[in-house]
Amino acid sequence: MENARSAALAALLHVDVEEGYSNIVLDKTLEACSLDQRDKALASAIFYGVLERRLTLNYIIGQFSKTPVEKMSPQVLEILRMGAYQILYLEKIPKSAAVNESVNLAKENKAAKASGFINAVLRSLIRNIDHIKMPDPETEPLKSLSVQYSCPEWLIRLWRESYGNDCMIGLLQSAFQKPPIFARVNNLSISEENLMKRLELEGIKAKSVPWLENAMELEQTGSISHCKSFQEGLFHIQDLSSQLCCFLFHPEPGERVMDVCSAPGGKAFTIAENMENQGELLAFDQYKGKVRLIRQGAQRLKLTIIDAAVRDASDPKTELAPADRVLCDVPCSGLGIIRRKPEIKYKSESAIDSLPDLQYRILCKSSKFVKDNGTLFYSTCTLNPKENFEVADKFLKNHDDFEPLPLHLPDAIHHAADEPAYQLTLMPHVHGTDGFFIAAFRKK
Ligand SMILES: C[S@@+](CC[C@H](N)C(=O)[O-])C[C@H]1O[C@@H](n2cnc3c(N)ncnc32)[C@H](O)[C@@H]1O
Repeated sequence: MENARSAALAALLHVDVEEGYSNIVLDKTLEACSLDQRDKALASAIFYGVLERRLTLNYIIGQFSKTPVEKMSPQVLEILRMGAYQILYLEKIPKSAAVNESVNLAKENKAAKASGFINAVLRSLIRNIDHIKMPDPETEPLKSLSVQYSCPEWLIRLWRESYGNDCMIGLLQSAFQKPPIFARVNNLSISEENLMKRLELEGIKAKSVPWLENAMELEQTGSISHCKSFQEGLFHIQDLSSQLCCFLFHPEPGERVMDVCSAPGGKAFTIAENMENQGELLAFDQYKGKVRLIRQGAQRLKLTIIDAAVRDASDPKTELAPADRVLCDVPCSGLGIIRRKPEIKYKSESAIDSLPDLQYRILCKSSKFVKDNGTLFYSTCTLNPKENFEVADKFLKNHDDFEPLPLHLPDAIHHAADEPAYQLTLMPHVHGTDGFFIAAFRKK
């Protein structure tokens, strides 16, 4: 790939056709091509912009094309979306350049036959740019929001019914915000203050998070994995929601702890650090390749108490001695991390239907491994009551050997949803974290 737009197109097609995770796909695509920093930044801006605005762009392209977008090939449609995105949202790119580059892209990418069509649609969009029609918010309120925020109607309805109108708008808007990057300081190897100095020498600005020890926000990071202090195991990247979850989990040195859905290991690393690398931390995941990631991370961070292994938390075949604390950070629909992975919002409603049963099964099976007086945590990175409070609620109703464990929140964090003290829903537009859910239980 010789230029930014070819790289963006290749990555977009990969996400469309092979359903890859956007962050991983983009990193791999950019690593494989020899673009300078400026071109990488342009490829990334177009890639994420087009993903974030997919439904809006489709709606607008549909007004200037006789062929409906559903009938277009993935290549042609992505090239059109990229062209329209540059015309509508990237002011620094001259509109004529956006058209010419789109036509060239078609010629270079087995879509030469469609180059005339692409040219015509994009030129028509430019000619009519002040007359683009959007759905009427009065007569079609849901469709209007869906097109404005590029979000499927089912998800808008779900958020409005679950969290109220204002919160739904806040969530829709937050999906377009640049996600902050947080690091968790490996306090066993370096202090916050010294890490900050090291990062500064490596060209990374960091500021500490006043309400959470060993948490810092990073700016101007570039590629973290190439950074020397990262390679030396002085920190790992972890959103504040997960860091807060580990803080509330409150593991103590010397305890026996289980993290039953652990890969890639972010929470296990923070928990082991909070345990001062003393005790036992069993870190399980269903997939061998993912367990390898936990081991690699633990090795880099020099966290020797982590014992990573393959194990199906929904159907564990072997008995284990009970633990003081068990964390179920279950697989979920990921509706809380849309600003990091915009493709998540285009999942169909039915694609996430089976998750609550799996999540409930994991929670029930894992509860068997909690000592008397021990703690059980359930967490997700989604904003969907079916996967969150309904699972937690059902668990309590069906397990009278467990009781709700009220969460003692830092002063800076308050409940944004109407929920009991043993649950916490975090929202990007309220807390500045990823969308996240925690429920805590104590074995009687
Ligand atoms: C939300 S992620 C965990 C993130 C992790 N706790 C962290 O902080 O880095 C959920 C994990 O559960 C794993 N998983 C899915 N089904 C599972 C099962 N039945 N048993 C164990 N792990 C499972 C997935 O492979 C995925 O790595």
